[in-house]
Amino acid sequence: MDFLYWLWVLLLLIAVCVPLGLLYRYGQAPFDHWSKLGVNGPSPTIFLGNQLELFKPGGSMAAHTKWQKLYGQIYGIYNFRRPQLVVTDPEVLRRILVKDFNNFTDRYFSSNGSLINKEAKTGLFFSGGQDWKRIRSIVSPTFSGSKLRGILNHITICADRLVTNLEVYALRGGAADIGKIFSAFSLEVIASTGFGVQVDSQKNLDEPLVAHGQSLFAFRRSLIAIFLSVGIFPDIFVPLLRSLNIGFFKKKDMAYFSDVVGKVVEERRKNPDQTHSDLLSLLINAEVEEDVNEHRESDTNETLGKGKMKQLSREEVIGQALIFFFAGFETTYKTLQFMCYEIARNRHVQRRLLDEIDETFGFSVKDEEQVNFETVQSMPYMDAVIHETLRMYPPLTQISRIPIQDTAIKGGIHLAANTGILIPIINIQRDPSNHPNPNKFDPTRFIDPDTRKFRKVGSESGVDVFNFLPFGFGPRQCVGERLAMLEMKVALIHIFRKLTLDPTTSERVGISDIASILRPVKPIMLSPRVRPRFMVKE
Ligand code: HEM
Repeated sequence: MDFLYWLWVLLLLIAVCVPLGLLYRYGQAPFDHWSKLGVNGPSPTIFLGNQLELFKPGGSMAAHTKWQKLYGQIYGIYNFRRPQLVVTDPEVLRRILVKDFNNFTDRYFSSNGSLINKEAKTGLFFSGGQDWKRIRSIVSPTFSGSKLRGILNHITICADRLVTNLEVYALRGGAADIGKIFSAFSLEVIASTGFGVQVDSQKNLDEPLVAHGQSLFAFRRSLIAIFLSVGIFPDIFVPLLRSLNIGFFKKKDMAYFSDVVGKVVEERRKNPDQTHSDLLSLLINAEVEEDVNEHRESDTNETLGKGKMKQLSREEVIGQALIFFFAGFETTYKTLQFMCYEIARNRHVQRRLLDEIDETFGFSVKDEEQVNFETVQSMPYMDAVIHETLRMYPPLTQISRIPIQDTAIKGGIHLAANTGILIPIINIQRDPSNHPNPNKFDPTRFIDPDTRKFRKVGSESGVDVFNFLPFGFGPRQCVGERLAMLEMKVALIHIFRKLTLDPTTSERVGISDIASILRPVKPIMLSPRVRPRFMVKE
C-alpha cells in the first residue's frame, strides 16, 4: 500500500516537474549567447529577455541610457529569445551602414518572422535582399528634386488649409491639439502627393483617413499579447498569426488603406492615358513594364543586374503605397508636432524664425507665390530648427540591421548571420559627449557662428553623420527624406507668416518610445495667435 502510494506521488512529481524543468530550460536556453562571446549586457529575465525594461514608461530610450552608462557603446541584449547587439560606436556604425553594407542590407524585421501584415510585406521598408534592391531602384527616382518640384503645389494647398484650420483656434482664442492637426495635414499631403487623392481631412478630424491613420500606430493592449506570444513561442505563434493575417497593424486599418490605394491603382490602369504628377504614377508605370515583359525571362535579379528591366507587381505597387502612408505620415507629423512645441516654448527661437521668414518673403501675404522650391531651400535658421527637432525627437527612435553572413566586428565579436543589430538613434543624439547639453533645444548647434550659414551634417564644420541619424544612413536610409523636409518647411513658412504659437503650460511634456515610435505621453496643446500685422482693424 505504502509502496503504491509513494510510487503514485513520485509519478505525480515527475509529471509536474519534468515539464516545468523543460519549460525552464526552454525559457533560459538562449541567454548564454552573449556571455559565451564575452559581450557584456543586462541580465535577461526568463522567457522575456530584456523586454520588461523596454516596456516601462520611459520606453527603450530610458533603458538604453541606463545600459549605455553601464556597458558602453556595444552591448548585448535579448529581444525575448533573440540576441540583439546594441551599437552606438561610430566606427562600427560606419562599417554596418556603409562600408560593409552588402552584408547588412536587411532590417531586423525582414528576417525575424516578425508580424508584418501581408499587405505591407512587399513595401520597401520591410522587404529584404534582392527584392529590396530592385524595389529601391524603382522607388528612389520618385523622390528626385524635379519630381518634388512637381508636387510642391499639392503641399502648398494642404499648408493653406492647415493655416486656415489653426486660424479658427486663434480667432476663438482656444488651444489646439497640435498632434491631431498635424496628423490631418500630413495625411492630406501624403494622400495628394502620393496618390492624387484629395481629402479635406483637416476640416473634419474624424474623417476616416485621419482616424485610420492615427489608429495605425496607436499603442493597443492586444499588441502586448501579440509580442509576448510571438516572442516567447515564435515557432508556434508566428505561423499561426500569419495564417490569420494578424500583425503589427490592425486588420481594419490595413483593409481600409489597401482599399483606398487599390481603387486608385485600378482607376489608373483603366485610364492609362491620363497623366498624373504623383508618386503612384511612377510605381504604376514600373508595373506596366512587367505586363509588357511578361513572357521574358522572369528572374528579376538577373535581368535587373544586366540593367534590362525593372518591375513591380500589382501587389508590390500597393505595398509601396501603403509604406508611403505609414512611413511618411507618422514620422512627419510627429516631427512637426515636437518642433512647434519647442518653437512655442522657446520665444527667442520663434522670434528668430519669424525674422527669417519675414526677411525671405517680405511682409505681405500677397507674396504667396514666392514660396517656391528655391526659397524654401535657402533659409538656414529654419533648416537648423528642423535639424535640432530631429536630433531631440527622432520619430523613429531606433533602426536595425542584420548580417547576411557570419562576420566579426570591433573587439573580435563574432556575429552569426541573422543576429539582430540595434542602433538607438535617440540615445546617440541625446548623448552629451556627442551633443553638449543634449536636452536643451538649441538650433544654433547647426549654424556657423561666423557665417550664420547652416552647418551641413557631415561637412567639415558640421555635426558628424554618425551622431545624427534621424533618417538612418547609407544605401538603406530613408527614401522620403527630401519630401519630408520640403513638407515641413512649407508647413512652417505658412504657419509663421501668419501666426505665432504659445504654450499652454510651462511643464515639459514627457516622451516615450515603446516599439521605437516616439510619442508625447499626453496631447500637446498650443494656442495659435494671429500676428499683429494680419489683425483685421476695426
Ligand atoms: C521626418 C520625417 C521622416 C523621418 C524622420 C524618417 C525616418 C526614417 C528612418 C529612420 C528610416 C530607416 C532608415 C535606416 O534604416 O537607415 C526610414 C526609412 C524609410 N522611410 Fe522615412 N522618414 C521620414 C519621412 C518619410 C516620408 C515622407 C516617406 C515617404 C513618403 C518615407 C519613406 C520611407 C521608406 C519607404 C523607408 C524605407 C527605405 C528602405 O528600406 O529602403 N519616410 N525613414
